[in-house]
Amino acid sequence: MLIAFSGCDGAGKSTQVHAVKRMLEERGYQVQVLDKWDVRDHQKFPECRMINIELEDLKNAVGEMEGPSRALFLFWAIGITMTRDDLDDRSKIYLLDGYWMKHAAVEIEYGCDPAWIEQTARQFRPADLTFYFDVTPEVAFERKDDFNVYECGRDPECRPASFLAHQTKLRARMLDWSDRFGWQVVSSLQDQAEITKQVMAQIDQLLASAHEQV
Ligand SMILES: Cc1cn([C@H]2C[C@H](O)[C@@H](COP(=O)(O)O)O2)c(=O)[nH]c1=O
Repeated sequence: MLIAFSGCDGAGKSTQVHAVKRMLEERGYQVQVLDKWDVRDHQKFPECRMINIELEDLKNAVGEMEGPSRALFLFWAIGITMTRDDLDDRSKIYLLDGYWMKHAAVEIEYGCDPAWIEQTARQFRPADLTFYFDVTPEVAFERKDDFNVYECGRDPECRPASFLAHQTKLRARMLDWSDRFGWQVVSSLQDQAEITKQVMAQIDQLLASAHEQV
């Protein structure tokens, strides 16, 4: 079972992934988090051993990529992280931290052809359930301590207005896609525990219907 957690920068995706993982494990499920940045784990992904830098450094370098190169890099990394585990194993729950959604939206904003991006994203295995954590750019702005060029519409000065403008465009696309692709929109403007409760209620429904099918 694959569950995707998507959202704009500062939406709290990773926080929810970890809270949900803990809850499911407490109930005895086998849970694994898949994250594109794990390509730095050379034990799990020996074929990625040429990537040998600190995570922060890697993110900055990827942020500097031009043209379609960043989309290709990120899709490559996401693709690799889907190859190591048996995703058909129904006894396991895979939580996809981020997956392809926000990256697809970002790369369209940064100039990639939307049709190419959507077509490429379709190569990834569909998740059984996708959450979109919705946050206003203003709240995301308040939550974050620092901003990088990548999150600010590539404004080298990382001005607050650039962050807000860029994140507003991303949010509009993510909401549109949520509607088109049937993602579960969860307001990220609530208490973290309340968000986890809503997410778990949806996961419970999915687990119940999967159980009925067995
Ligand atoms: C994809 C990417 C993310 N980032 C930043 C944005 C987020 O603050 C953080 C985590 O990104 P992620 O949610 O896309 O994994 O890394 C970059 O700085 N450069 C990049 O190329």
